[in-house]
Amino acid sequence: MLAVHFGAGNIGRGFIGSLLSQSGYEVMFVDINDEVVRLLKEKQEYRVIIADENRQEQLIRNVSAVNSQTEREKLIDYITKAHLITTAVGPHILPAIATILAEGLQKRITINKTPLHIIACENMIGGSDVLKSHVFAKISETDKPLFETYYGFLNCAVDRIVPNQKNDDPLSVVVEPFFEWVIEKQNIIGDIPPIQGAHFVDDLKPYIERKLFTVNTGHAIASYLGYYKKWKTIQEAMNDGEIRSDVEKALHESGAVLVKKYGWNENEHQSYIQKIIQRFLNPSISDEVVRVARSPIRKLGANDRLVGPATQYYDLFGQVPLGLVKGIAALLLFDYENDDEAVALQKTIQETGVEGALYQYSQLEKDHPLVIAIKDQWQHLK
Ligand SMILES: NC(=O)c1ccc[n+]([C@@H]2O[C@H](COP(=O)([O-])OP(=O)(O)OC[C@H]3O[C@@H](n4cnc5c(N)ncnc54)[C@H](O)[C@@H]3O)[C@@H](O)[C@H]2O)c1
Ligand SMILES: O=P(O)(O)OC[C@@H](O)[C@@H](O)[C@H](O)[C@H](O)CO
Repeated sequence: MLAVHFGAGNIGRGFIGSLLSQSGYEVMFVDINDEVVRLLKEKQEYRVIIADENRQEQLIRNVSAVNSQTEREKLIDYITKAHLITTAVGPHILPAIATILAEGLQKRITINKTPLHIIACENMIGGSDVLKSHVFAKISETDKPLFETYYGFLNCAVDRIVPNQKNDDPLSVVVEPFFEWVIEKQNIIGDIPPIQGAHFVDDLKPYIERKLFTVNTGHAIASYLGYYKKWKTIQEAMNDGEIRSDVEKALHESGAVLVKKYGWNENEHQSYIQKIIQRFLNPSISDEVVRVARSPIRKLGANDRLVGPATQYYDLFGQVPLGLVKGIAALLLFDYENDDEAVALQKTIQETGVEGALYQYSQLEKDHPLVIAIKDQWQHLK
């Protein structure tokens, strides 16, 4: 069985590629990083190191790689033969990979009429739907029904903290012990080959919202407040009592939304929150705040980890969630110059104010009570 996986980065090697290899797939990574591609081709294996007191190592075998910029024909050939396609490139890269993916899928339909599943493993709601829409924008009207017949785009939620790597061996990846991969069954065509450790569900919405609005909400708030207070890592930020209590406050707010929407048991959700906080505090991992804070414009999105739960909280309870508001205000102060989105965001704020930025990136009207509260908090922190 062949799996073609786009993105041989942290989560690609540290999670998706390793689970697929352990499930018996030959994993063909696709990347544009020449060095990683070269090393994967040469070594055909790499190590995953579990970040806990035992530092157990897993050898991930039966892997190789292809460069999507310089080896297009080879990649198209792999797509025609693949039994599964996955991605972990980042939401902003999905449009870029859609072109070659569409080309490969078009060729495949002429020579291989077996169903194929495509799973975008990105931190976003409906990632595979988004990838599908980019792919469908590249194909003819006549191909669309064929694509619907043979290609199942499955939404999923992926959870494992994989920090930026600083290892002597450039292919090895240090990962936290915890992982969760939840895949929606809805668009499965026929059967899907087993994936060890993945969990298939009928309706992904509660799972992706629970993950994005807890793990990623808490993470984002720790990172933006951590950056504001000049902490370098998430662990340092979470050991700052004030930040930890701000994170907990925001997670109680997003948790109140989830418990109300999905009728969950409140105590169980509180223990989920506490487990997440312990994961952030893992002393065996060093996770830089600027990694977790990356792409602040994406993270300001109306349905993303901060504004998503904040607007839902306001709509459900008629009150402004002050923990989430503080996190959003701290995001608006994230001026890290090596992050293009942080630079663009600061420019937008200079030109159009906080209200302009929240209108442009979060679709919040200028007189929305959340905007007024975020601006107050931003001025207070500034
Ligand atoms: N790291 C984590 O803890 C984590 C956990 C869950 C989900 N995710 C999600 O996984 C995705 C990837 O995150 P990451 O942390 O692994 O990032 P990363 O930067 O480590 O990896 C991304 C990889 O994609 C490659 N890439 C960029 N453009 C490409 C292109 N056009 N074609 C092929 N490859 C390309 C990059 O070279 C890089 O190797 C994101 O959506 C992220 O939100 C990350
Ligand atoms: O990947 P992002 O930029 O959406 O978010 C940064 C982190 O919160 C994220 O990568 C987490 O480590 C991950 O989602 C844990 O499962």
